[in-house]
Amino acid sequence: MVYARYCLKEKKTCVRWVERYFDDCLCNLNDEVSFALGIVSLICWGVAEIPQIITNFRTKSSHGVSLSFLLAWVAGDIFNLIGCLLEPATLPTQFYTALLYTVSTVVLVIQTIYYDYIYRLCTHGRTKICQKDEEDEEKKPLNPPKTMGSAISIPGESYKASPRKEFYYTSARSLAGSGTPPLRTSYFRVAKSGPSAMTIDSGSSSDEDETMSTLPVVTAKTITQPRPIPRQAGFGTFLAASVSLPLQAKSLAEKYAHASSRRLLNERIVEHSALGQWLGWLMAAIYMGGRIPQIWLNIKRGSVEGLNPLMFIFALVANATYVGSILVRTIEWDSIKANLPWLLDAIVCVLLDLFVSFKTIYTAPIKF
Ligand SMILES: NC(=[NH2+])NCCC[C@H](N)C(=O)O
Repeated sequence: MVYARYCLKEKKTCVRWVERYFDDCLCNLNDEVSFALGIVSLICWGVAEIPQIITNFRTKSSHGVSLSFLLAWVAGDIFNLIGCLLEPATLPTQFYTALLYTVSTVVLVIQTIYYDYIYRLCTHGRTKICQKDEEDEEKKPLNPPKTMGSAISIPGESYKASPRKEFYYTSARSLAGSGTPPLRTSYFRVAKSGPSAMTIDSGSSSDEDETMSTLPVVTAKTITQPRPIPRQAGFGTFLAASVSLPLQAKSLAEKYAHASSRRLLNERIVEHSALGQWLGWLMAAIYMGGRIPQIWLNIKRGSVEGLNPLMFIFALVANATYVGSILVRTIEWDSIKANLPWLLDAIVCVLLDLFVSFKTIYTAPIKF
């Protein structure tokens, strides 16, 4: 094993648990300090987004944090993960840190979308509709009686023979058609309901009755033209990709173990990956640019209310220790060069976070 040889050269044996669980070899003080810094970075990233998640939960809103900033994080995270897998000069703690913050950011993104779109719509004038639709959906028999269909008639109005001329509250399905997701309905369902709703209108009058007994009442006015795929479908796809990411973690980790088996970092004979480097630079550009929407949002609102400063403080410490973990391990140009995108990104983010944190602390007291 490469590391064993390296450790033999250093007249030391590797730290077993580190070798076993992190696939890393610590044979001198530099290695140990580098690993410790990497672990501090990992822990800081592990907790960094929790304060913001709690703030959002408490305020039932995510207005303080920019969704574009979070989406940029997730996009950067994907390139980061693949870049770490491909570039042998990156440390194992870099990969595990990337895995950890990808998961926590996906949670924060889901929460942000929920409070920004679903929760807000349902609490602003549509609460009753959402709740009623929800209840109705749950109570509705699979094959409802012909007379009632699945629409919700206005209370007090008697049901007439011609259901099409009746007035109804907007049903959950037509809400989906209008691009407004009903409460606790996933974006996947919204996206799915679009095409199926389009087909309803095409039926002839003879089979309409049949259709009406099993499907919600959809008048020609509600859906006449094929509609473009709703914007939420894009979110659905994005979420599907994001959520499936942790599921692939095992195979990624296996691939990582494979990649690091050819890692000769400690012996300074490193086979660099051009693709890994490209992905690293792409990641750095996305991460650095990703701060702009957040800073812009703060400036536009003239306040940082709703934004938990602890997130940026933890990110700051995490980025600083991340840089430390790389530099303490080795300052040989070959290794620094290969790690340049990761180093540059973390340094620039430290500077940007100093700006955001100081502004946040200056304008608002820390609330947890
Ligand atoms: N999802 C995340 N938290 N990703 C970490 C991003 C790391 C990057 N250096 C930054 O601070 O922007």
